[in-house]
Amino acid sequence: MREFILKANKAITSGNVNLKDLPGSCGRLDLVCRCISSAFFLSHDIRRDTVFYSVHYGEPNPPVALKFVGSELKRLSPDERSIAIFIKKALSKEHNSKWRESTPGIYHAKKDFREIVLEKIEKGRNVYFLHLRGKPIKDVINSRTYNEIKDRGFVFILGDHIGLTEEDERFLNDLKIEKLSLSPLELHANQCIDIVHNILDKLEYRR
Ligand SMILES: C[S@@+](CC[C@H](N)C(=O)[O-])C[C@H]1O[C@@H](n2cnc3c(N)ncnc32)[C@H](O)[C@@H]1O
Repeated sequence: MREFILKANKAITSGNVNLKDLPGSCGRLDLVCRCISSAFFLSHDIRRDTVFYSVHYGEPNPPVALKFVGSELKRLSPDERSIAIFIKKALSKEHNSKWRESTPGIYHAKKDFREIVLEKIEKGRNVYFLHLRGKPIKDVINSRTYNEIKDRGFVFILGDHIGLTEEDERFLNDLKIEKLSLSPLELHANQCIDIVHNILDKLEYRR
């Protein structure tokens, strides 16, 4: 299982999504949609072993968490607008502390970033924070270690255009969550997801 947790600092938290202005009035919802596209879409297929969380901290009612479950998704297509329509539906619902399904495979809840991270630690997942100045990923997840750790599943935490706050970074640090770097260059969040999938695909299929 591969899971991604995106902290979307400015992403809108109501159903008042203007599909013609995802970057502006929706708080970089375009970025969230691109991450979802990278998390799930293959050419003519969907990655069913992937779960993606976006935790929205924008106006008017933060936080709101969305969960996308690859094995259950239906009718979603890779373009930003199509994904934004499903997000709008989920954000239009009333949220409480339990996950509730909005459309197949898409869930919403009143949960914050830290609660979701703690859930993954409690489940014993291999949890990592993707960070420009982390340890090179290949020093930690490689052909030697992959088979030993893969059954626990992988969770990758990443930031949006703003990144994580200092308090969030301290929170992850206190939990001893390792920082992994994918490149010497600063990448977009969706590019990070593409690279992580590619590294894990090569380890999984030994190619
Ligand atoms: C556009 S970057 C964030 C830039 C933001 N100014 C910051 O300081 O975090 C989006 C996210 O992608 C991830 N990221 C970007 N470049 C990375 C790299 N070279 N290695 C690992 N993760 C990276 C980080 O999680 C980052 O928060």
